[in-house]
Amino acid sequence: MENKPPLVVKATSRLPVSSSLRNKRVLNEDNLPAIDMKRHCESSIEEEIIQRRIPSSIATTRPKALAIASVTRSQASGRKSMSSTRSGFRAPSASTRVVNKKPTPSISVPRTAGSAAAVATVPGKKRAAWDLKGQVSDMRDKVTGYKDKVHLLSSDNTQLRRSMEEMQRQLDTLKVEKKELSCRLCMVETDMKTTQEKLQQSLHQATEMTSLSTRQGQQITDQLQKIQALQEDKQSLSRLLDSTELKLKLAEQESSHLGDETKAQQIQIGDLQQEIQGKEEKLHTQEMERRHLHNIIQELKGNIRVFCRVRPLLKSEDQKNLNHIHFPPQDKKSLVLSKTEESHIGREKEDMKYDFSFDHVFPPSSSQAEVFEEISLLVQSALDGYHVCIFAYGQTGSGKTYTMEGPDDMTDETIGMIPRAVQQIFQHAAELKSKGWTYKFTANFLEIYNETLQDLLVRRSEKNVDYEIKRVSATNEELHVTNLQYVPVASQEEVCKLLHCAKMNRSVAKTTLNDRSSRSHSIFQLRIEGRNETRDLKTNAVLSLVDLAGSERLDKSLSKGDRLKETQAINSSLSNLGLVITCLSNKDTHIPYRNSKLTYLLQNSLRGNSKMLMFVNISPLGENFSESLNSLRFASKVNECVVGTAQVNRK
Ligand SMILES: Nc1ncnc2c1ncn2[C@@H]1O[C@H](COP(=O)(O)OP(=O)(O)OP(=O)(O)O)[C@@H](O)[C@H]1O
Repeated sequence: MENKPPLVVKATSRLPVSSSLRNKRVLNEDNLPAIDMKRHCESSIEEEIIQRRIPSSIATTRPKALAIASVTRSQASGRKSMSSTRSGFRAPSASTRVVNKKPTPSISVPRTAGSAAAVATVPGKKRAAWDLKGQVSDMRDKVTGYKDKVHLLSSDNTQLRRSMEEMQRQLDTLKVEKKELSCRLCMVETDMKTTQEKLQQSLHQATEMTSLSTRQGQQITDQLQKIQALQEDKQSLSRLLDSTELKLKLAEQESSHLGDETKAQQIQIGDLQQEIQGKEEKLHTQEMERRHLHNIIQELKGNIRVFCRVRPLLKSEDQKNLNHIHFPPQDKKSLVLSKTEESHIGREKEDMKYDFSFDHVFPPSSSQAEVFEEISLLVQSALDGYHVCIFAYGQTGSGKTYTMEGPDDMTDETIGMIPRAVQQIFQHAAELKSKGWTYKFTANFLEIYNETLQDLLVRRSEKNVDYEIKRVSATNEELHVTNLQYVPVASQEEVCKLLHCAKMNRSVAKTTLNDRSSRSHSIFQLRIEGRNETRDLKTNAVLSLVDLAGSERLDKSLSKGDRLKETQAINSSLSNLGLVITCLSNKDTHIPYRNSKLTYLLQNSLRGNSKMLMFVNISPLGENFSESLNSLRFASKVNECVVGTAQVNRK
């Protein structure tokens, strides 16, 4: 862009002009010659320019003297300044241009005719009034200057317009560029925002990733520690494995060695098994033979056997009373009762002797073990499948309970036949297991008191039930008692508990003969069911161990009332027992089992196909002589009976 040329004020001619002429010129421009008109036109243009460029307010503020001086200096410099302007014109800077757009306050030019008046007032430089030529010449110079100036200004103006247009174009271009740049700026800002958001997200993600990374780092550390521990474990395990493999190899070697040995032993075992089988067969044959022989012996002895046992004197009893019982030496089967009695004539005294012979006679010194030894074979028969019945008969206080159960303060030596029989049965049953026999045992314990049955395994308060003896079925002769407790037992201890329970519940009545006299028949029964699976054999037998009630006579017991009734019932059942045995011996068609509960209950054990043993217990006291005699006589009758041949209950 080109610089705007500085404003130059044209001074009027220095020639003196008369006021009239000046007025004329001012007032009537139409009268001026053509040249003046031209000057006037130029002057008007100049003023126009000045008016446009210089605000009137500034012009009015300048002092006249300064204005004149300025004009004078301009006039003096005249063409020089113009030419310098023309030649030395420099393009001003942008800022200069902006400043120059405003009117320059340094020039003060009066409007219209003011300028001429100012020139006329300059002292000493006015041409003489007469010097018209000079004045014209000055005027011409002045006009020429103005023309140059006009020309110069118009060219400046043209340049400025061009510059302006150029500037406008540039401005437009810049605006377009600005718009584009704004658009780009907007896009960049949008991009920047998006990028910032992404950056925020990335930062957030980075934070999360960092924490995740930290956690994972911790996990990795933990895992590494675990791996290290596992590696250590692995190492120790591999060492263990190595040693185990070594051991395994050794064991395998040993195993193969043992395998050979095992094969040889298996062959040997096979041979031995065959041998065992042969021996088992032989053993079984022998066992069966033993049972057969045993039975023959029992038969030879008789199916009803009687053992007599005389109890010792008690500490409280008089020792003199032992003279009436004699035990023939070297004879374990005889017993003699002797008594000095008056003869039938009544003048002489006779020694009366009563000899008795039984299967065995046990003197007072006999121990429980010695007694049991004699009945153990009979007990064994129960395991072999024979019904076995063992009675204890005798007067009250003769030692029946002692023999069958033992004393109240029992010891291993003093335990009675029932616990010993149970002990033997369980022992033999265990031994027979190796021969293929298995056994099932069921126990019951009852008493017959005044011809009524009572369960000794149930407490008295629970005894309000009826017990009836019934056959199992019409085809089966086996008997059972309704409501009676049949307790499965598997050991001697279990049976002993039942015996103790029964002892507690047993009906005990005081009599004049014995403080603890039992007034009832007590019957312990053990049902023994044997089974041999391999040989398909079954046995079923009942071992009955009976402690009969006291057999004393009525007059001696001095029984009255209830006691009398008890005694009568007892004696009735005992005499009926004797009757049944006699009938069996006589092979009567009718056997009066039903006459008493005792014989009815024990009928299967009294028949010819079972084995029976009776203990006749005798008191050593002389005062009990007649009772002892009665008991021995009863026992002798029983002993004389040959009931029949026992048969095994085998299926
Ligand atoms: N062999 C014996 N050795 C030691 N004492 C015995 C023997 N036999 C019996 N006695 C004792 O004699 C007393 C009477 O015996 P036990 O009670 O057994 O007679 P019992 O015949 O059962 O009488 P009851 O018919 O009244 O029951 C008891 O004190 C008992 O301990």
